Amino acid sequence: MPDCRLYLITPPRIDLARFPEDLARALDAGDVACLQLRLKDAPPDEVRRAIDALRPVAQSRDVAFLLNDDAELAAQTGCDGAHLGQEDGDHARARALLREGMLGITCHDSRHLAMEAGELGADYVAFGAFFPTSTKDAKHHADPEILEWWSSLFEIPCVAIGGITAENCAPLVRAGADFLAVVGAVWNHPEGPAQGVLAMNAAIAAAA
Ligand SMILES: Cc1ncc(COP(=O)(O)OP(=O)(O)O)c(N)n1
Ligand SMILES: Cc1nc(C(=O)O)sc1CCOP(=O)(O)O
Ligand SMILES: [Mg+2]
Repeated sequence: MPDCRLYLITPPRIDLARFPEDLARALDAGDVACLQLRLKDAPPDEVRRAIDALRPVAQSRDVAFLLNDDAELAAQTGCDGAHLGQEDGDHARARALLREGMLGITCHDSRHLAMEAGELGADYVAFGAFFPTSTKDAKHHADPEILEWWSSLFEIPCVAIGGITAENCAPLVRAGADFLAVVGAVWNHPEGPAQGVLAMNAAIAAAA
């Protein structure tokens, strides 16, 4: 297995009547280290329903299930952890709430934010956006050099995110990314999400 692995994030909107099956097929297609549930505009009860439906799909396949934005809800609902941005509440409080659970923190293109995240006990730091993305209005641009710098100095894993595809990911793998986080490369793959997972796995293996 390559050192770098795929970190899958859900599409921004999902239909719970069919998405659990789509997700199962994608996860069964290849290697996925973790799944982040990211439903930015959904009300809390919808997020809870999505957690209930999707958490078992991921965890039964040994894929860690992380919740975006809300460490408290993650801790209450049996998620394996949470991913928080710089505006998603108090990171130290989240660290305490999650106990042994995983905490990932967005650090944009900032060495300073990444060192702060590491000091407070983040399980990974995330840098991005590395490429243009249509999934969100990314305000920061990161260069692969920050992955080289981080991985040469620190043991805490780093995640690369933002516009990553099978075609453009090689420099990020070579720069030391431990995980590549993607939305569009899998869910918008022209041959479907299972092929998207396989294409990312193959590209990571070829770059490593
Ligand atoms: C793995 C990973 N990295 C970065 C982000 C972005 O988090 P954030 O800056 O809080 O932005 P939103 O995702 O909340 O729009 C992420 N979700 N996952
Ligand atoms: C959720 C998210 N955060 C980013 C950041 O730069 O922090 S970029 C991004 C979108 C990732 O989706 P795609 O793989 O489709 O580009
Ligand atoms: Mg956030």
